[in-house]
Parts: sequence; structure tokens; C-alpha cells
Amino acid sequence: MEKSTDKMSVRESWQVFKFIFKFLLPFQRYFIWAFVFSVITTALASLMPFVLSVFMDSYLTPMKATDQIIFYFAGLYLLLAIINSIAFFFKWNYLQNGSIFVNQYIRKKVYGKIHQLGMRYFDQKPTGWLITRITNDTDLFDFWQTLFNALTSVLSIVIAFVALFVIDHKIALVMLLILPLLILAVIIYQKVSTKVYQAMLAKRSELNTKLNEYISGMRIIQQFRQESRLGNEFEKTNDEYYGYRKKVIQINGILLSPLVNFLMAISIVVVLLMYSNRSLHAVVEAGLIYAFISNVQIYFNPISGLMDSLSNFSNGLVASSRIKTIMEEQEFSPKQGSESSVNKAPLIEQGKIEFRNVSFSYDGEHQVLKSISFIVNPGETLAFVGHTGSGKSSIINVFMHFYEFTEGQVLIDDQDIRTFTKEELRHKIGLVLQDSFMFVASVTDNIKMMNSQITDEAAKEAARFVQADHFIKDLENGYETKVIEGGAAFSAGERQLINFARTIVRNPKILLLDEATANIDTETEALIQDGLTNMRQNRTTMAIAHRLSTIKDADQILVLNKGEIIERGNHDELLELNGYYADMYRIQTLQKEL
Ligand SMILES: Nc1ncnc2c1ncn2[C@@H]1O[C@H](COP(=O)(O)OP(=O)(O)OP(=O)(O)O)[C@@H](O)[C@H]1O
Repeated sequence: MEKSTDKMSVRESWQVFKFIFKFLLPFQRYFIWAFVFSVITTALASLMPFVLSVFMDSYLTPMKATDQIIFYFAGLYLLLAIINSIAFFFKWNYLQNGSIFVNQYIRKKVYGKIHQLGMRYFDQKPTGWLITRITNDTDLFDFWQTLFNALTSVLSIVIAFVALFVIDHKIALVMLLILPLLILAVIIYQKVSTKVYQAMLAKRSELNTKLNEYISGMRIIQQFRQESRLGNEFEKTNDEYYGYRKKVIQINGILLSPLVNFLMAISIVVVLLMYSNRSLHAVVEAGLIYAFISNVQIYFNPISGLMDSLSNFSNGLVASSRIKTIMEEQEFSPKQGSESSVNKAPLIEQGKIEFRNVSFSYDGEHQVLKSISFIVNPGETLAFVGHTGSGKSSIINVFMHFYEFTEGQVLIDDQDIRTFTKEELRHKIGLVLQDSFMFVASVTDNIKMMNSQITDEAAKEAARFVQADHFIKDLENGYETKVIEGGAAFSAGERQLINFARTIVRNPKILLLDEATANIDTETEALIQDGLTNMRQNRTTMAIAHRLSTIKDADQILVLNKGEIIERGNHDELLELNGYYADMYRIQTLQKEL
């Protein structure tokens, strides 16, 4: 569940603040410089009305303003204005750059962390949710600006108050009495706005998640004519989102500037009344009133700005708490031989595979693999067959060590799988999934997977080896044809062939195949079978088979049912056993004949 600031305790908020503030430290010099320039601009903003008031009261009103004096004051005022503008430019520049760099740094760290997490984590989190976390939540630009503005606002109020005090300490003290009212206004605004603002953000996140789901599931949506149902759902969420947006606008319209402006107007009236009262007994200088009122404005202005950006602060704090949760996530991908022990870590040389009494569960409750044991000798082929959900893919998931398992042992070349480095496992084990993902790049780059150590010639050689060469050559631009997102322009069989080439170009010692179940035309099917036969030469292979005809020549076939091995042997032995496998084989042969 998303946490909002009103649900976060003060202690929690402080923890989150300390956590996120650490990311700012490497860039603190930007913020320190921004602050220095901020002090200069604030001091100048308070000083400039003074210069004018001296000019008005000492020269203009008593009619002593000579050309030289006018020139002198105009020059001084202009000089202060130029210095102010330059200081403002530097303040702005340092602040913007600092904020951008911190954001970039946080995003890099979160992205890096996501890569360390295990499949279990991704099973639980919708893709849209994760994308929102990495893109929106790491965008703390407004948060840093608000934090900085809060600091400079306090500075501005203090400087303006000192100026007011210097001009007239009695009236300045009256202004001090208004301060609690201002603080009260800020608190009321914060209370009312935060709730609505958080609700609006939660809706936006929901909208993103939905959108991502719709776009990635478009094929199914169209196939099952779900457009109007999902369209209505989307419209409802979108309407709710805009409803909250409207509320935010209304609250801001009523409470934001009008409230502070109203308090400021009252203060100015009080100031004028006090000066009027005083003018009954003594001369009151107009310039002084001008300087005073200018500083009253400087005293009030930061407050409405601060209130306006308060939502940024609470929003940033919520986003930071989500970043904190991701950064502290302990659902890591299973541990492999560490980088430091690379020299000692074993290498996969023979490709012998052994499972010893392996049991596994995704959620810690339901056992999907129960005491699985088998050995595949180097160069042999082992096939898994069984009903859907029987655990075939889970064996591959455990073998690839995508998930941690707690019971039993998985060995490669008689060494525990955990002792190999991740690089060695990924390099020496070639995994061919049913539907292969294609990246937006040329066909060659899709085979090389952007690995510059693999030459174009090697990629072509691999394509020839797996029989993918024929169809690639027939493409408009051959190997240089651009693949569109997800490889949607290729048939399932063609994607499979490219995937074969991608796997084989790395020359793995072990092959894991998840046979495609998609409808593939007979011609491509024949190419795939030839490709597979070539790939399996001199490699240990574990294959998930849906069509039993493709694994007749496997050295061993394991029949799985509800996570257990119920039959094992080669094709002839299993037929002779006349059990589950023999039944499945007969049904499939019959279907083919029909
Ligand atoms: N990521 C996951 N999280 C939780 N449970 C899962 C996950 N993946 C699979 N399962 C469950 O584990 C069991 C075995 O699934 P598995 O995918 O290994 O079966 P399979 O034999 O490969 O099926 P298919 O032939 O349909 O691919 C099923 O009950 C499935 O619901």
C-alpha cells in the first residue's frame, strides 16, 4: 500500500528525510553556493527600498534633489539592482543544477538496486508500479526546491524583520504579533491540501499502472473484445483523478494566496493607521512608510510561496519513503560466488547437471517442486513433460537460480550451483524461452545482444548454424533490418530462430529449452527442429517438451505431475511402462492423425 504523509509518524518522516538527505550530500556545494547568493539577493531586496526612502525623505520632499544627487541615487539603485540580478542568476543556476544532479544520482541508485532484486520481488510488483517509482518518485526536483525555499524564506523573514525593526521598532513588534496568525494559516492549508493532494497522486499512480497493463495486454484485449469494458474502467479512474485535481485547484484558489494576501493587507492597514496616528503629533516621512511597507511585503511574500510548495514537500517525502522501501528491499536475487572470489570460483567445463532432492516453493507455502532428483551427464538430453502447472518451468527457474530454494542441492559438474559466479552461469547456460524478447535494434544486434565482443560474422555464422539464415536473408534489409518493439513484425517461429542464434553465438555448455507451443507453420517447424538438433550437439540439454514427437530421441524423459516425478526413462522404456507418458503419446499421435 502507498503511504501518505498523514499516515507517517513524525519519527518516520524524520527517518525518511534523513535517508533522502544523504543523497544530497555529494552535491552540497551547489546548495551552499545557492544559499550564499540567496543571502545576497534577500539582503539587497530589503536594502533597496531603504535607498529610495533616504532619497525621498532627505532630498525629494525637502526639494534638495540636485542633478548630481539624482544621478548618484539612480546609479546606486541601478548598481544594487544589477548585483541583485547577477546574484539571483547564480542562486537559480546552482539550485537548479544541484537539484537535477541529486535526482539523476537517486535514479541511478534506484535503477541499480532494481537489478539486484530477485524474481520474487518482480512477481509481487506490477510493472507500472515499478516504472512510476523509478520515473516519478525519483523526480524530487520540486522537493529540493521547496526545501531550499523554506530555508531562504526563513532567512527572508528574518532579514525583513530586522529591516522593519531598524526603521521602526514599535511597529515592527506589531508585525511580530501577526507571525503566529501566518503560521496558523500555513498549518490549516497544509492539513486541508495534503489529504487531497495525496489522493490525487495515488490516482495518478493507479492510472499509470492501468495504462501499462492495457498497452502490454493489447493483443488479449482486442482478441476478447475488452476495449469498451477497459475503456470505461480507464475513464472512471481518469475522471476520479481529474476530480481530485479540481479539488486541489479549488483549495489553492481559496486558501493559498488570498489568505496570506488578506493578512498582509490587514498588516498594511495597521501600519498606515499607526503612522496616521503618529502624524497627528509629528511629521511622518513618506519614504520611511514606503520602505516599511516594502519590507512588510518581503516579510509576507515567502509565506504564500512556501504554502504553495508545501504539497511538494509532503509529496516528496512520500516519494522518498517509497524510494527508501525499494533501497532497503532485501528480496535480492539469489547469491552467487562473489566477485572477490572470481579466481577461486569453479568453471562449467563438462556440463554435468544434478538435482538432489530439490523442493521449492514460490511463496513459502505451496510446494511446486517436491524432492526432485536426477542426473544429466555431459552431452546428454533430458526432457520434462507433464500437464500445465506440473512444475516444468519451475525446474528451469531453480536451475537458473532466478529463485532461491531451501531444500536439496543443485550441482553443475559436481559443484554447488551457488559457488559459480553469476557471469559463469549466464555465460555457460543458454536459455531459450518460448517467446523471446526482441529489442529495438537490427537483427544482427539482436543476435549479438549489443555485445561488442561478438563480431557480425559470428552472429551470421550462428544464424546459419540454427537455420535462421534463410528467413533473415529474405528480409528487406537482411541482417540490418530494424526490429520494432518486442519483435512484433516477426512470427513466433522466426523470433524463436533468432533466439536460437542469440543463444548459440555465446557457445554455452548447457542448453535449456522451453519448446514453443505457438502455432508454427510446418516449414518453420522443420527449420526449428533442424536448428535444435544442431544446437544440441556436444551440449548438455534440458528441454521442456509439449509435443512428445520432438523428444523421442532424448536420453532421459521425466514425467512431472503436481511437482513430483512420476515416471522416468527413455521414450521406448516409458511406452513399455504403459503409464502416463504412454497415454499422452497415444493421444498426441491420434490428434496428429486426425
Ligand atoms: N512466479 C510464480 N509465483 C507463484 N507461483 C508460481 C509462479 N510461477 C509458477 N507458479 C506456480 O507454480 C506451479 C508450477 O508452475 P510451472 O510454471 O512450473 O508449471 P509448468 O509445468 O511449466 O506449466 P506450463 O506448461 O503451463 O508452462 C503452478 O501451480 C504455478 O501456478
